[in-house]
Amino acid sequence: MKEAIIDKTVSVIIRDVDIPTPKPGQVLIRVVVSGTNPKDWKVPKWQPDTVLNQGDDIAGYVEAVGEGVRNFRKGDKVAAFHEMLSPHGSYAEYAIAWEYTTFHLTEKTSFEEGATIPLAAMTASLGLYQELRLPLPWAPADKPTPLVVYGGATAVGAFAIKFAQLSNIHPIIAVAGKGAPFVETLISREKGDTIVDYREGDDAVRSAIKAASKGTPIHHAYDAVSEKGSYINLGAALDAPGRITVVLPVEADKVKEQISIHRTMVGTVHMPPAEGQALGDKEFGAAFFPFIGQGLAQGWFSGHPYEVRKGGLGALEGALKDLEAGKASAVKYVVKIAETEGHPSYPIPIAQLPSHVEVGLEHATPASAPREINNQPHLDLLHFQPYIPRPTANELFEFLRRELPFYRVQYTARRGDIETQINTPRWTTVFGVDETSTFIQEQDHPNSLVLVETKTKTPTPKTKYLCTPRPIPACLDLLRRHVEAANAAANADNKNPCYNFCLVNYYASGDDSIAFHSDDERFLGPEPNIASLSLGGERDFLMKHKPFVSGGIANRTTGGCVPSAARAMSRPGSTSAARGSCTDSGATLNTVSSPESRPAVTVPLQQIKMSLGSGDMVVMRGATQSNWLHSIPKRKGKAKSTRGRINITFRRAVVPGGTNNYYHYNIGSGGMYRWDEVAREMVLQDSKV
Ligand SMILES: O=C(O)CCC(=O)C(=O)O
Ligand SMILES: [Fe+2]
Repeated sequence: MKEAIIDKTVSVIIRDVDIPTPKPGQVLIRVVVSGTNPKDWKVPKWQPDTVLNQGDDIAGYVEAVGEGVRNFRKGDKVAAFHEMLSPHGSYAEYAIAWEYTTFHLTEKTSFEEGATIPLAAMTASLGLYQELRLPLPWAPADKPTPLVVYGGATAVGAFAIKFAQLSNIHPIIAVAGKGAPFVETLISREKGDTIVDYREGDDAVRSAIKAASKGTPIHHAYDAVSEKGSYINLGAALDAPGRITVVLPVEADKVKEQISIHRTMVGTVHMPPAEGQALGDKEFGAAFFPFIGQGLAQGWFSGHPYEVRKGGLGALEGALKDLEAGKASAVKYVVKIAETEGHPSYPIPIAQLPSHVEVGLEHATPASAPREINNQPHLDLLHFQPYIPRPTANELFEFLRRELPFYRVQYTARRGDIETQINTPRWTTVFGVDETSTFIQEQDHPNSLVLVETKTKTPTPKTKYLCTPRPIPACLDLLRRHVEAANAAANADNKNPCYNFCLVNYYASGDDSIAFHSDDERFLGPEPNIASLSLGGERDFLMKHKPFVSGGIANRTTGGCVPSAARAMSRPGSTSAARGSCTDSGATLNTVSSPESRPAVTVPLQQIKMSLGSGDMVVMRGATQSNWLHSIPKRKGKAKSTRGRINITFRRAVVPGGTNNYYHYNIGSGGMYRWDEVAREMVLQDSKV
């Protein structure tokens, strides 16, 4: 099964592991939806050696039960709190939970809603009842009991408010910021509840809290934030003797003595009671989880608002990084495991595009009509400026840089007896397979693609390729379809180019480049149509006509101007066939004579220089590739430090040699790199993938 582990850079690595077996007292759950929690990015950072499946909020179906389990059986719909920092968490196809932290879900509760509950609702109830010792819902308060909930829109804070309501604890003084409209839906103004905006500043927050209780002393506070001085404000606003419960370690001596600070640690539901006590938080949890289940079934309890992050386990990294960046307000991110783009040939799952980017592509491309450029011999270009609206293109750039696996390929080029070690001067990756093979969806497994022979639909033998072809992931495939349609619309014959390959280049700075080359590789067939899309930072794109051989122009019939390896080359002019004009940077250079039958004419040829911005697309068609070279030159001096740029080319390969070639020169045999948002650079991944 697939399982996601999180490392200290909050990078998510997906690996294949065995399905675990439940021990006595444990339940094995097929995870349908997993929740996420701030601790899932915090723990890997605080404990760099802990590289674990951090998911603790499980919603799914019971698959198997361990010895002695009485309340659950296979097929039950459940939610459960996984034992934190133990193996087999919810970021996987199957997870393990103890029976006593598992509860039933009815048809009424969706898996998404169920997955928002376990860790956060238990943290809220433990804090309120075990730490603050407030009245339980079945013996509710019978006198005004002011309670401050700091961070009322967080999942823990919102659940604390819900439980306080059940316990008739009022007035509830909720401290919130932009989540205030959501908190408004949880409180009862008619019972004196109110909201205090923490953005007004510390002094204002303290006096607003005091004022909100209308003279009744405030002895209790739930601090669901426990950061940035929240508990100090509470300490100042509470009346002695007071109790504050916090969810993170704090400096208790910053609060006056008569106010005691009590740490709520939800992990205690999996621990034996404190010394000298027969019962403790474990028993509280065992009683409270089924109580929550009952509340859901009967409608007096509900989960937290959620956002499904698209792409299953592949969406986790983005979700956790957004949590880290504080982007989630009044929402819990959840992932649907079945959305994990699970192809065995992917080293990591690749997330699906956020829906607003998808919509942007759907409705706003092409963002402008293409300009045809065919004013020079053998030149046939379409230039969309832009093809994707710039804001969408920029989002797509960020997304692809974050989600795709990249490689820095090294290879040996041989010319005669001389071998040269080449370091490809940019990051590359590739997806697709030539037209003799096809990825088809396996029946009943919408996420599983198998490679078959296009003609016979029989499985492609393992020996057919020197590489393991990777299907074009959904996020790029969507783009492929749009680009094909735009192309068809612009082609005189309306012919759809039907790309089967997607090559991606990432140029981190002006030092990254691609030398003059042409893409008239034999395995693309004659007159290949190549669509080339630019995202992110602007770079110059140069084109110049190929040099001549005696009697005409160099073209593919003379053996191909540039061997296919050339696009991976480090320096201009390093291929034999491209020698000569490839090192030439003159503006007006060669002349072209018409081949064979036509009388010789001489046409001055201009080197072309286009500045490609985010969202721009150039489609190279017809005779372009066999007659023209193109390059992205290095940038020198100040211009060197540029915003990174991604280039995507869509192509169609017709024979297996194309597949071998593209994987060899764009993935190679070295390690995989991933973009690190904090270091702002590509980082080599530890695991061999
Ligand atoms: O980055 C670009 O715009 C060009 C890339 C290119 O020519 C190639 O990958 O073959
Ligand atoms: Fe190219």
